[in-house]
Amino acid sequence: MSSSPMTIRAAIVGYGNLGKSVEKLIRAQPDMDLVGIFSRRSELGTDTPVFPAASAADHAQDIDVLFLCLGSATDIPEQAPGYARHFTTVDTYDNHHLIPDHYATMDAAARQGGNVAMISTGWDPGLFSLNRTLASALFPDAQQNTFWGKGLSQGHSDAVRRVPGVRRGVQYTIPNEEAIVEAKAGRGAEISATSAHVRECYVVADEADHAAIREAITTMPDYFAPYDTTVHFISDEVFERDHQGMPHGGHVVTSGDLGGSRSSVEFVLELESNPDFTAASQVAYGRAAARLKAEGKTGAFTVLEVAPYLLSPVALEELIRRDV
Ligand SMILES: NC(=O)C1=CN([C@@H]2O[C@H](COP(=O)(O)OP(=O)(O)OC[C@H]3O[C@@H](n4cnc5c(N)ncnc54)[C@H](OP(=O)(O)O)[C@@H]3O)[C@@H](O)[C@H]2O)C=CC1
Ligand SMILES: N[C@@H](CCCC(=O)C(=O)O)C(=O)O
Repeated sequence: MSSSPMTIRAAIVGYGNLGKSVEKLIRAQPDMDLVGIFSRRSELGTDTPVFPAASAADHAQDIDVLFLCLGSATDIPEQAPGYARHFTTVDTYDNHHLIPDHYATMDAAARQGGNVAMISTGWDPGLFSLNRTLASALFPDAQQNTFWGKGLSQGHSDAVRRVPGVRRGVQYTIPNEEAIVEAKAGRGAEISATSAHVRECYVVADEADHAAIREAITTMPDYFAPYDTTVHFISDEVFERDHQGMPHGGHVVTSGDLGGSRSSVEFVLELESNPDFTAASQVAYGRAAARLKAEGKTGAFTVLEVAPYLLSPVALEELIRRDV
């Protein structure tokens, strides 16, 4: 099947780190026009048209795909199904434990509206998910480990900032380097995500709130409770000086026996900017979402269900000639 050329009318909801990167990258696509940004705030300091988030449904006829650049901790569970009833959406929802629930909720909402909901794009979930499935399918008994960092997790940072009293906050994910070496050598069977990473949070807050904030973060299900998590309280000046960059990256390491020989597969990301790379994945999957919708598909899709050629602005015939 050929990917039909179409100009995709795109819009963004939520203008934080991710939203700004998506705005920049939509502008760089040959087949996308940016219609506007929906926000809960009125002043965003951009020349893209800004509309109130509450009025989004009024613009549904003008938009082929809506990029949900909202936080995963609270925004996506509360707001994403509402958007999916009116728009074909693409999100980067990253609470792995709750993705099956999110899939079911978005599937029902998207079907109700006759739309496509592309969920949990980005890199993890997203491109790492794809590589976990692809690599593990190659081995009868795969040994697989995922490592993140060292880097700034936007999802965990968003979760920190949602804790009452937190004025500014970031979270760094730090992997155990010895565990990465062990996994690459095929000795990762005993290594779990929680044993192989620690989480360091840097927070600006009033001193009176410190104890409650530390307790709320370290006991937060999914994001922090299962991990060795440390919370550091710092001043605005130190936050401003030391915590502005957002690099990240990681590895998916898979190995196994293939009837007497051992092989290993590794997918590695080194990201100078987590939001820029996450946006790159989200925008490509947004293209796929718009194309699936144009083909008459409805309901929720994960990255596992999307044919790769749908991500590319290049025609399938050219991709077969160039890349296969
Ligand atoms: N799957 C993956 O690989 C990845 C997923 N992500 C996901 O992306 C999500 C969003 O991350 P990120 O963009 O860093 O989060 P931000 O905290 O920067 O933005 C989240 C929302 O907060 C609001 N906001 C942003 N800045 C301000 C401000 N100054 N004042 C008030 N409100 C503000 C915006 O909504 P509004 O404009 O309506 O105010 C925005 O949509 C994360 O929760 C994470 O789950 C991120 C990286 C990788
Ligand atoms: N979802 C992450 C990207 C994957 C890295 C990760 O999960 C982590 O650092 O814990 C993010 O929001 O930055």
